[in-house]
Amino acid sequence: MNKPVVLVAEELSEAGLAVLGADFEVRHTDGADRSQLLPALAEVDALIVRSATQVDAEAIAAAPKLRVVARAGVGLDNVDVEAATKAGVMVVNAPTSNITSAAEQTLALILASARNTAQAHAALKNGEWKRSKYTGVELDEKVVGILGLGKIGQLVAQRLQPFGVELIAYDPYLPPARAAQMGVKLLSLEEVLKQADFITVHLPKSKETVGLIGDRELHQVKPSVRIINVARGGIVDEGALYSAIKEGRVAGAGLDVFSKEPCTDSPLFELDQVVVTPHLGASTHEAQEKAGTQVARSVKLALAGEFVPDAVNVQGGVVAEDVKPGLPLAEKLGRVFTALAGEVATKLDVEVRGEIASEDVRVIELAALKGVFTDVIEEQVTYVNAPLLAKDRGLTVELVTSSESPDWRNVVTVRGVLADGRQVSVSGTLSGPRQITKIVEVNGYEMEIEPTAHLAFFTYTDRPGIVGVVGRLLGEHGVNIASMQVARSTKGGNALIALTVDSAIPADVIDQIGSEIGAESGRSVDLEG
Ligand SMILES: NC(=O)c1ccc[n+]([C@@H]2O[C@H](COP(=O)([O-])OP(=O)(O)OC[C@H]3O[C@@H](n4cnc5c(N)ncnc54)[C@H](O)[C@@H]3O)[C@@H](O)[C@H]2O)c1
Ligand SMILES: O=C(O)[C@H](O)COP(=O)(O)O
Repeated sequence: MNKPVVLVAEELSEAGLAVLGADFEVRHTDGADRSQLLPALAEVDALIVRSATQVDAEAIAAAPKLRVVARAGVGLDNVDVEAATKAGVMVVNAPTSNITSAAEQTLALILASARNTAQAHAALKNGEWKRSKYTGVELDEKVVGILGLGKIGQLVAQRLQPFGVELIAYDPYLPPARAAQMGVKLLSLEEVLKQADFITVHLPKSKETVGLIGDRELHQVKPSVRIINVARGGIVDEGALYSAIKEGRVAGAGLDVFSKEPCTDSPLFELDQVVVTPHLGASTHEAQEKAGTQVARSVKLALAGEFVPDAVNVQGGVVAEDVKPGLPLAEKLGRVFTALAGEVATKLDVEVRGEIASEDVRVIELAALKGVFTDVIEEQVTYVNAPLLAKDRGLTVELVTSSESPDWRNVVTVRGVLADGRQVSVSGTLSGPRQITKIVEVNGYEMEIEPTAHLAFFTYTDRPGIVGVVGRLLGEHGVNIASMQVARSTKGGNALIALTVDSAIPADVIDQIGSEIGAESGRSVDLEG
């Protein structure tokens, strides 16, 4: 059996490679070189990148087997997440791996900009002993404006406090009370521009943020302001920044990122007031070890078909330990539901009852939805594209939760209405310390079925001899019955036979049984597939 192929398109730490271990065929390419990247994607199951590889729709289309794109870092502006989602490809990142390093690089550039460290260093190394030229400013009692008070912005705020600064910020998505807890005053962008002696950018690159600090904004700032960008190039318009510094409207800048990277010849580099570094915010051993190991673990989970907490295009949040066993159960129930229904429902309820319902169980709904489509959709169905498949088929899905449950067992139910109004339902339980799973209800009939590899269900009108026909025909075709349960609504009324068998039942045998017992429906489900 060939090992899954993992393509590493940018530098990944040894620790990250070690986590991948021998389970995969690890290949390497230069993600920044399209002529190398695109052909290298042909057989790839997982792609690991950083910020230099453009994982756009073209790259995703060049990777027909791709199941996960793993970004060994924070920013995802180089990944077309929408295109990946449409293709059923999970996108994961390492959201906290390098935030400390980025915050520290921010402090480094703030201080280097304030004290002209880099410029004085270069002059002295060039034999020039110049002091007054490199007179700088203190941070003490200065106002620092933070654009984007998220993970890194907050770490920067914490680290700046001992310098005796006043902290203000612009972040319309953060509650003022939260900012106040950190000793930061949330203001409008205009107010921050007007008041700040230092402006530091910690925003994601988005349609909203590109050019956020442009010519108009750089006419509103103090001429003594120093602008630091360790987030993404382009958020501060580089042409506008150049003009503002040339015209004395901005005192200086510290830049770690650029609108086009790699960047070796920007006009900004001519200016003595500008200190620059080549996107080093995450370039520490510690950050790269964390980023590498975190994404490698995510790749392993994703390729094992498991839910991945750091997935950015999968609903469901972080999965609590006691919820995890509900995922394979819900997926099996979804597959059994579709087998019983014989079509995709128009409306689906996924109900979770019991103690686990007090946790975030959205991912159980997702697992059930994945199961609903698994046996009826050609393409690979994943946690990523299952919601899109539902939307495309007009299937409305609702998650219903209740901590109440008979006999305190955790029960998952997949219940749906079909186009002709028929109702179909199947429930399963997680019970005992090992959370054993059982199917306990099918279309309202109480059952006790091990969700083993091969199941079959027949609905028919209750009358003598049916069990014998089913047993005879399966026996004639060498299919051994592991368990058989019969249930009926009333004597002579609707009835259900549920079977677990040791091997898959051929479709023609299902049809033969259905015709001999005059079944209303006969379906088999092979859960191993
Ligand atoms: N230079 C580097 O090596 C390096 C390292 C890590 C991260 N980064 C960059 O830093 C960015 C921020 O990282 P983070 O982990 O702090 O992200 P985050 O998501 O935790 O924080 C981003 C903050 O920006 C705010 N925000 C989003 N859009 C906004 C807008 N239009 N106006 C104002 N505020 C807005 C959000 O509310 C959030 O609080 C990343 O997206 C990445 O691009 C760079
Ligand atoms: O968004 C990030 O994580 C940083 O910009 C780091 O990017 P890198 O992994 O290319 O250093």
